[in-house]
Amino acid sequence: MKVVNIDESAHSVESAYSVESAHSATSGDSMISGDSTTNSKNADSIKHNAPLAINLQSVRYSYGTSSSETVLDIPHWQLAQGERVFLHGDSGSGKTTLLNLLSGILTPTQGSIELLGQPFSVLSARRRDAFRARHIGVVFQQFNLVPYLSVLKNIQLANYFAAKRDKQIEESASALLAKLNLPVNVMQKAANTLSVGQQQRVAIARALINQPELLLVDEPTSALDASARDAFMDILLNMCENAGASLVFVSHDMSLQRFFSTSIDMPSLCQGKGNAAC
Ligand SMILES: Nc1ncnc2c1ncn2[C@@H]1O[C@H](COP(=O)(O)OP(=O)(O)OP(=O)(O)O)[C@@H](O)[C@H]1O
Repeated sequence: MKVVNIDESAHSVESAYSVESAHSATSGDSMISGDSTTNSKNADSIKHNAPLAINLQSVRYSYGTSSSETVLDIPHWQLAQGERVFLHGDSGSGKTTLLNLLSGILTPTQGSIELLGQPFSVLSARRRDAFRARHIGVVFQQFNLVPYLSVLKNIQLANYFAAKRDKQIEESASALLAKLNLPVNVMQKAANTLSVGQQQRVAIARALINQPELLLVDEPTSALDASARDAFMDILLNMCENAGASLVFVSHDMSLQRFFSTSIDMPSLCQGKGNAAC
């Protein structure tokens, strides 16, 4: 069996994360119409000057060079630290594009993004990557686990990139996996030998290992049955609450809206000018 050294493989894997993540911006096939309800809790927190996890101002994004190809046009959006929001919208309305902007995989064509009170979208690609690794946990639709690495090494890599170097990483990973109802013996198994539901939970553990202040998740429950999905939601929300982490949870599954006190649909976030998807 080939033993992969974290330091040797880190650079190529970091690149793979970025490439795969950018690719995920093009994917998705949900078909649910957005039934928009933006309740006032979010606005109330902002009003009382809570520190901000997310602050978007005049953000536009086009995949092409022409403004007629604008897919996102968000005049402003703020999320208070510790807030958890359910973000939904039709297929193609720009949810994944928005998550890719918030995780720094894409940068706005216009406008600014501040995260955790710091300018984010103006940072160099390298600094954005470093900021993401230290402060943001991301769960992509396709999980982006490194298939041939063990579960433990996948989680260790996230810790490596964050330069936090948890000396008790094995114990921390094992505790997280236990909370996510994964048996401890999965730690040494290659990621591609796990069921899809198990991979989803490993992706969550990897996103949480560095105790991020902001967690971005894209359709994380799509592979789970109803009871596993509800249990997963309880665990995820409890973990965020205990850590005081902000959460942007993207899904087209409207049955999950009940887990959140704040819900936003893409059309209400965007002003829908020109050919913008939202
Ligand atoms: N790499 C890309 N190049 C060009 N256009 C893209 C690319 N990725 C996405 N788009 C377009 O941007 C728009 C928003 O796509 P996005 O994937 O963000 O939507 P979504 O709301 O996440 O969709 P779904 O719910 O189907 O995942 C769509 O019109 C899509 O065709």
